[in-house]
Amino acid sequence: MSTVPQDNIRNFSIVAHIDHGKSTLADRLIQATGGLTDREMKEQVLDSMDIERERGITIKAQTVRLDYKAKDGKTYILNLMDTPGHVDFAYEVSRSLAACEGALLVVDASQGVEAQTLANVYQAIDNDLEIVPILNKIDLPAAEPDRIKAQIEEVIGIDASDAVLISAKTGIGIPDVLEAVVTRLPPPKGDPDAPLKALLVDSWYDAYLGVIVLVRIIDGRLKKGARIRMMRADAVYEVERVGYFTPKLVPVDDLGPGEIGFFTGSIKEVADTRVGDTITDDKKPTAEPLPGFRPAQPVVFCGLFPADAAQFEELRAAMGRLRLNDASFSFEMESSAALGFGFRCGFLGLLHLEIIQERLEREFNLDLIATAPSVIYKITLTDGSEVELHNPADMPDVMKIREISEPWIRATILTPDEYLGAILKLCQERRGIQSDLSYVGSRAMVTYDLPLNEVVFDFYDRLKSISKGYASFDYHLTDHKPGDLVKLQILVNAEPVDALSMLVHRTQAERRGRAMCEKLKDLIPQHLFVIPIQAAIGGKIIARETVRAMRKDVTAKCYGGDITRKRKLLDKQKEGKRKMRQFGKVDIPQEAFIAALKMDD
Ligand SMILES: Nc1nc2c(ncn2[C@@H]2O[C@H](COP(=O)(O)OP(=O)(O)OP(=O)(O)O)[C@@H](O)[C@H]2O)c(=O)[nH]1
Repeated sequence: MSTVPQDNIRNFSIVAHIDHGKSTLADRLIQATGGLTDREMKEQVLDSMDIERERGITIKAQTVRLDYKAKDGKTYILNLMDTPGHVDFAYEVSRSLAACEGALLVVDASQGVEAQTLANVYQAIDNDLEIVPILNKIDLPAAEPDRIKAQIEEVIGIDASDAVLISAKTGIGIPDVLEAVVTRLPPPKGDPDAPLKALLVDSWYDAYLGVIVLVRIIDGRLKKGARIRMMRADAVYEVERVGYFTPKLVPVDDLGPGEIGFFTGSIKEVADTRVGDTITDDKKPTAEPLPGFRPAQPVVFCGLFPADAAQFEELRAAMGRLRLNDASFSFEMESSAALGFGFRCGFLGLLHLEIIQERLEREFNLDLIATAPSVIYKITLTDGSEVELHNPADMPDVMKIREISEPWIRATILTPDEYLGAILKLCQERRGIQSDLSYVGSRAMVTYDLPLNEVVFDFYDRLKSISKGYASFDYHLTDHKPGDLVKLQILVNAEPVDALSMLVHRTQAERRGRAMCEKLKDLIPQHLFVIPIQAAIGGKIIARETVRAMRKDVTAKCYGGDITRKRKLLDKQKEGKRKMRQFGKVDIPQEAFIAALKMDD
């Protein structure tokens, strides 16, 4: 039996704005405590998936257990929970924080407090965590630790006088971080003699071990061979393996109060486990379950279709595989007149959508067509009933609609003052309603209420480009509000293309319609005939462009006899063909579907 005194345990997360150095710090802590030898220490151990590594973002919360011999001569067990930094995955931050007593708040000393610093630290405060401010990147000449300390005190309202100054990159200050964890964060306080009570923090599928469940023990002990009950799911399992990660998997016989580790049992699917559920002893259950979490709800939907219809079954299997480890990704079969069979998929946000699409294409070698992303609309019909609309193609007859409501968000944007004007203009154009404007040092902090549908396409990209990357952004959903929404249809060669239709606000319809037609005109290659491209609301055409006809022989352009040039042109044409879909008589290239939706304003 492992008997770890709770006084020697510290459970903590690292919270930060994206790119402020959370993963680099986590790796340093693992390295400094010898969790991995130098040879095993690959860059950014905690970001395990390839795509995460390439994009430099952390998606799945992971936990490692570190042994640390402190200056007081005692050995401590430090459980470090990594948390994702992007708004799409905010719910994963909240569930990791619920399993900890403390948080390290990492702020880039050259940049200062950003939108997600605030969002994440407020979550930590809401969870009653003890917070240790850490100023990272002090190796940079632009670092201004004193100014940033003052900013943390002013904006967040926590004491930053003894913030730890570090460079996660060079290693400066790492021993101070470890000491701060031990001396400044409280130990867990569970009752070892009470019935088992554990929080289900996360679960994922492993090819060798099956479903692995990550738990934080609150009271009692989780033992190998025990029969446990998942209280909300109302399911009983026998515990087969118990252990923890260093990040290597280390089996033990049991876990006691305050410990974070995993178990496996005969659990078939990740879907059988509910994050936030309470795990207890089947025979001797705890009286009160833990409060639990709200499940993560998909907020953005789009259709994913195989570019080659023969890949439909492969796509279904690949999606099933991805869902094993990502319960927040949902899909159901859909058929479209233009695209054939595919799936309607739900995501936590646009980044989540892009990551899933990329993984399907890369890991499973599929060629996909994604339709316009859509939010969830609530439609009240004239008979008083209410329906949820995930797909503009399913919109009921307008005569039967009494009211359409759309989801709204509350967005917080932090920006250097010089970009404020352009940002306010952008929010205004996207139907935003300003609710607050204040200053954080020399930077403006503005709060806007915005319709989610105006944000999903390209708001973040636009914000980044008009602020040269300096503005930061965070949001959460607030409620549904009625809006004057209409269905914008795109007709190519007089045929409606469902995959390009979307709901838009009436005031935006013309601008969007025109922009879509202009984009498509450039994206659709010339054919042997003239192709009209039209945008319409109901039967009314609001914009029109034309793709002119071309001459048949593409090589005719290459006057003279340069054979390599001819070959190149033909190859290019062939490549283009592979990625096209036929709509009636017209070939539309795959990238048109997403590209057409990105507005340049
Ligand atoms: N100069 C300097 N660069 C650093 C330091 N710490 C991290 N970086 C760099 O900052 C960038 C972001 O670091 P990450 O650790 O990936 O940031 P993160 O906060 O984990 O980002 P997400 O995982 O995407 O949330 C990387 O290019 C790091 O090499 C530091 O102390 N000094």
